[in-house]
Amino acid sequence: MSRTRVKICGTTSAEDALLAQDAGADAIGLIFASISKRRVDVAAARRISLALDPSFGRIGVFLDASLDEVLRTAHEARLSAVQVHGEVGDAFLDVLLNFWPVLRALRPGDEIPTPRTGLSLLFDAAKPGGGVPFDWRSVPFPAGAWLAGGLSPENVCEAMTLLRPFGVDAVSSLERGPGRKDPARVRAFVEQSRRFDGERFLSS
Ligand SMILES: O=C(O)c1ccccc1NCC(=O)[C@H](O)[C@H](O)COP(=O)(O)O
Repeated sequence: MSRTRVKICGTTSAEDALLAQDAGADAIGLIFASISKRRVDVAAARRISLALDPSFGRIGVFLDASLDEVLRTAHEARLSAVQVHGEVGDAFLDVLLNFWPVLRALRPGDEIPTPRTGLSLLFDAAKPGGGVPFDWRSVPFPAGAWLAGGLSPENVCEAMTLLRPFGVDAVSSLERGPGRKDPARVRAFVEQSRRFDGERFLSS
């Protein structure tokens, strides 16, 4: 089993993006949802993307956005993949997958889309970015899916033991203010996630 991927979401500055990269994460999330207190505009997202190593993931996060908005933003902000929340139908996913790898965000109880090449699932709490975990035992958790929702340095090991996600993703627990990362907590989250070797936890 390969090591669990780590995404640091809600990054709003190049400084915080480089912090995530240097801490050993695999990707940042750049949030374009208008309701978010961590929203970035396209110009800022592009500057952040271009400051990073080419191999480091830049995942754009969208909530109920139109296909046109997702496609245009992903190109202009130099994203490597897109994460879609909200009402997203099969036809929407089919078109999007012609252009970008897609993380489809699901709430507990949502219908699971048909598997497709380039499509990954991310299980999140009902309120994205809310910092509150859902009941991890309440969902059938498919192999290869990502986990988000209230994850923190304190609980990520427990979540990984239970669900064995392909990747983990957090934002609220890693901030010292909206859209501003707490460096020590970002490093601690990556460190705790890396303790899992696929079978068991290595001592800290
Ligand atoms: O974080 C937000 O503000 C947000 C707003 C609207 C749509 C998505 C949003 N975040 C998406 C993420 O991928 C978060 O990392 C995920 O929901 C977990 O957040 P948290 O529970 O705060 O760790």
